[in-house]
Order: sequence, then C-alpha cells, then structure tokens
Amino acid sequence: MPPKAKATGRARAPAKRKLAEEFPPGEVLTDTGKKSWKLGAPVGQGGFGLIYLADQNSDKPVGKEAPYVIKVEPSENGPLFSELHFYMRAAKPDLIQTWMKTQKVKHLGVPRYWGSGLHEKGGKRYRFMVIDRLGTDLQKKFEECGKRFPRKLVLQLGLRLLDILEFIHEHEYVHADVKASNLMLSHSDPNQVYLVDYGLAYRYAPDGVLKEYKEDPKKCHDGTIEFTSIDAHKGVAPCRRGDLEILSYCMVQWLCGRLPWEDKLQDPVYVRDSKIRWSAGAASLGASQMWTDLCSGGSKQLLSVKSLGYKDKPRYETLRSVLQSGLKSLQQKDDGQLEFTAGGGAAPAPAPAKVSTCPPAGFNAETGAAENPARFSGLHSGVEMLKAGGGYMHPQS
Ligand SMILES: Nc1ncnc2c1ncn2[C@@H]1O[C@H](COP(=O)(O)OP(=O)(O)OP(=O)(O)O)[C@@H](O)[C@H]1O
Repeated sequence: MPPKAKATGRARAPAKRKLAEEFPPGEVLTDTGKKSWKLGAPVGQGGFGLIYLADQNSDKPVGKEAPYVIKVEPSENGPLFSELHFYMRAAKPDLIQTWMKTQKVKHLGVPRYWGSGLHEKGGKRYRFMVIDRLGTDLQKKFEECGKRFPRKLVLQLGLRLLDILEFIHEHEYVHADVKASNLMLSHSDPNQVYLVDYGLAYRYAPDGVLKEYKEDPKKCHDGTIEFTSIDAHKGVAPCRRGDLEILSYCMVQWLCGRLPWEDKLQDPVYVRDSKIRWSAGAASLGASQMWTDLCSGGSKQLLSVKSLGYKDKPRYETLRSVLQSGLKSLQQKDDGQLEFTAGGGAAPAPAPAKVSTCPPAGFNAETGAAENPARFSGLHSGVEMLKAGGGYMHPQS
C-alpha cells in the first residue's frame, strides 16, 4: 500500500518503515537465479535503506564506475516488495528491448531489472533488487538551473516521459509519483533520462482488467502533495490519466519555477481545490491561444482531444505530436540533446511580445489561474496536457 502524501520532492518515507543496516563493501548477495553480486559503496538513501553500487561477483572490489546498483531493505517492508513486482513484471531487459524495437524508440528510460533475492545477516532477513546504475537526479539539475528549465528541455522531457509512461501503462502499471527527484540521468550518457522509484507504482489493470472508480476517504492525497493527481486527492486508485496529470504539473513547475498551490502544501484540501479551480480557470482563459506560444500548430489537434475518463487510454501519439509542434515553434528539433542551462530562457521565444519564461508569482487566488495569462504562456502546456491526457471528467466517467 502506498504511504500517505509525501510533503515535497525529496521527502522521506514514514518512520514506521524499518531502516536497513549498512553493509560493508564486499558483501556478496546471491539472487534467486543463483547469480552472485558484490556490493560497493552506498550511493543513495531511500526512506527504508540504502542503495549500493554493485557488480557481478568477482575477485575485484566494486569501483566507482560500477554498472549496477542494489537496493536493500528489511524483508518485511512493503514498498520495495511492490517496486520489485513492478520491475519483475515490466522491466526485464528483453521486454524493454523488444518494446524499443517494435515502437522504434532509441531510448526508453525504465531502469532494467537484473535480479533480486533475500539475504540473511545477523539473524535478519533483507530483500534486495539489482537494477541499472544511474547518475544525477533532475531535482539537483532543476536547482542548479535556478529552478527553471528551458522550454526546449521541458518539451523534450515531456516526450521522454510520454514514452516511459506509455510503456509502463501498456504493462499494466501506473507510476503515480513522477517528479524531478524521481528522474535520473544515465550514468554514462547525460542525454538519457530515466524514471525511478516504483514504490508507489500501482497495477491498475491486473491481467487487463481495469479497476473501478471508487473514492476512499481513508486513502486521500496519496503521492507527493504538489504533483499528485486529483483522483489521488480523492482517494481513488491511480490510473493512466493521473500519471499524465502529474506530468503536466511537473512541466508547469519546470517552466515556471513553481506551482500555484506551493504556498500551502501542508493543507492537502487547499492543494486539491486549487488544482480543480486552476484547471477550470485556466481552461477558460483561451488556453489554446496561449498553448500556441509553446506548441504552435499543436493546439488544433489538442482541442480535438476529449478529456479522458478514469479508465480511458491516453492518446500518447497525439500528445507527442503536440510537444513536437511546440519544439517546431521554437525552431528546435527533438535532437536528443538535453541541455540544462540556467535561467530557462535559452530557447528563443516564438512571439517576442511575450516573455520566454514565467515569473514566479501572479496567480489569481480565486480562480487559480495566471493573472497575466500571456506572461504565463508556458503554463498552458501543462494545462493542455491535463485536458488532452489527464482529463477532468471528475468524479467519474
Ligand atoms: N538506479 C540508481 N542509480 C544510482 N543511484 C540511485 C538509483 N536509484 C536510486 N538512487 C539513489 O538513491 C536515492 C533513493 O532512491 P529511491 O528514491 O529509489 O529510494 P526510496 O526509498 O524509494 O526513496 P523515497 O523513500 O525518498 O521515495 C535516490 O535519490 C538516488 O540518489
């Protein structure tokens, strides 16, 4: 079961989860396929335990360039168990490879799963999982860039995320916690981005059977509060439209530096209501015109896309073409280069009369919309993502 709402980007998991002890470098773990792995230094800490550099067992110590990491946690903890099931079902290397071939995608940012097992030490049992080793996370990059990403980069990240989400959705899962701190660059290629942390991933369609829409007051606001979907705020199990809605909030934050409800994240009801008001308010602001600033040519297509119902499959291809036309309007191409430049203004603005980046404040408290819509042009990429993919046919349909 997913933990309750995390406060923000780098929040830690609830204290009731047990923390794994630190293993010394050189500890050897054997997976269920009888393959042995050696641990190196820890490279990260989750809410429950540590993530170590790792390699296949050999005489050599595990160095800084290790190709794998191993996540270890006490065996009774739930989140790694859920995450492991996602990786075992959907992230086997040959499955990813086949998908990339059939879908003709050059890169798919889902870390590959290499093995898992149980390890005993000092009378305690630990669960572990071996996945690809990655590099820096995008939250760090976002901060280094002065909390604003260039528009070209936001559009490219949107494209990469659509590929990832389509893959995981087609394999019966939703992620439910997309955010910069859960996006990591490859260790070897700074132009490849990966979605990590499947601790909240939810199997929305086990064996192809979709879950029914059901609000549950006991499960309200799961996820990371500023980004979580309106469905999640209402205690409804995560679905595909929610992942796209969350992505759209991330894109808005990357473009504009902040979300309209960031001033009061400790109040989940306020955040939920702001999201509902904001989507409705922004939708009535002539969003298609503003979207044109970012995605000229895409707006028409986008307006023909109906809002998604709870069980609906998003039109990934339409969304991709919207983002592609946004790049075109910036006289840019999806060249596969992720350029993290500070200030967010690196890409030329298509309409010089309108600023290329969003100011940090100026949201109407009543409607949740931007007070000067023209200046907030970037916002509407997110809004249109919501309309096209996330959908606002709440509570149901
Ligand atoms: N594949 C990886 N390669 C390198 N470092 C990683 C990898 N996966 C995770 N890390 C590092 O470990 C940290 C924690 O990872 P992760 O978010 O998956 O753990 P978690 O327990 O789910 O965390 P949280 O409870 O905060 O959600 C990350 O912030 C990152 O620094």
